[in-house]
Amino acid sequence: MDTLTHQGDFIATPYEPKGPVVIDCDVKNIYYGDFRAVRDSRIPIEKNKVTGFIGPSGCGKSTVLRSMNRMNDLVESFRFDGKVQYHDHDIYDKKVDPVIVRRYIGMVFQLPNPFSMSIYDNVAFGLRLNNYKGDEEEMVVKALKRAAIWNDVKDKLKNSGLSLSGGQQQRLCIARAIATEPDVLLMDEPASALDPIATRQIEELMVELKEDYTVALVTHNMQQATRVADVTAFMGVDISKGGRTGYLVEMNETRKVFEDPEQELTKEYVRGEFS
Ligand SMILES: Nc1ncnc2c1ncn2[C@@H]1O[C@H](COP(=O)(O)OP(=O)(O)OP(=O)(O)O)[C@@H](O)[C@H]1O
Repeated sequence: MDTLTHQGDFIATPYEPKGPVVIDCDVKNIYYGDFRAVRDSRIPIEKNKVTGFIGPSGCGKSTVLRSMNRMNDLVESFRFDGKVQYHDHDIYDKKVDPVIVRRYIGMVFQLPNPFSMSIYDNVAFGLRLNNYKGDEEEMVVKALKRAAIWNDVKDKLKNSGLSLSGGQQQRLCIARAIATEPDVLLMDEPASALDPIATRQIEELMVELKEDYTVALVTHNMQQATRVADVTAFMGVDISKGGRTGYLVEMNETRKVFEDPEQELTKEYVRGEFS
C-alpha cells in the first residue's frame, strides 16, 4: 500500500509531558540544502523515560534524533530552523560548543562501531578526550558493568573491541557512550543489526539504563517500541506538496499510541497497513 499522508498543513496535537522535560525539541523545519526533510515536530523528551520514534522510512526519525545533540552539524547542507532546549540551554545558540553538547547528550549508532583499539581503551576514549582527572579504571569498569558486558570482557580488556560479537560490540559502544556520564542517550536503531538474542539483551539494557539516563530511541521495530518505550512519537511523510517532508503525526504514551491512537494514520501504521 502507498505511504499515506495527511493533506495540507496538519500539525499534531501537542504532547503534554507527565514529568520533567530534559530536551524540548521544537522543529519548525529541517533542510538538507533545498530539501525540506522535516517540518512542524514538537517532541519533548522526558527525564528517565524511553521516548521511541517510529514511522516509515524517510520520515526524518534519525534527522530529528541527530538534531538533539547537533550531530547533524557534521553534514554541510544541514539547516535547522526551530529550537532545542536542553534544560536551560538553547543548544543551537551561537555561543554553545557542539562538542560540549555531545558530552551531555551521547549517541549510540545503528551499526556497532568500536574503535580499532582495546576494549579498555574504547571505554576510556571519551574520558581521555575530556581530560578526566579522576580514577579512569574505576570509570571504565563502572561503565562496562552498567552496559551489562563486564562479565563477558573482564578477562580480556586488552583484546581488540573488534574481536567481540555484534551484540557485545554494541554493548561496548553503549559502555563507551556512558563512561563520560552523559545525561541523555540518543539511540538510533541500536539493535537493528543484531540477532534476536542480542536484540533482547539490548532492549533489557535500555530499560535498565533509563533509571540513570534519559533515552531517545529510533526503531523500525514496533514490538520493540511497545516493549521498551514509555512514550512514542509517530512520524509520517507529507507528500501533499510534491515533496517528501517528515512531520510528527502523533505523540503520546506508548500504550495509547498503539492501542487507542488519536489519528487514523497512526492506527493504520501500528496495524501494519502501510509502510
Ligand atoms: N545527509 C543527508 N543529506 C541529504 N539528505 C538527507 C541526509 N540524511 C537524510 N536525508 C534525507 O532526509 C530524509 C529523512 O531521512 P532520515 O534518515 O532522517 O529518515 P528516517 O525516518 O530515519 O529513515 P530510515 O527509517 O529509513 O532510517 C530522507 O528523505 C533522507 O533521504
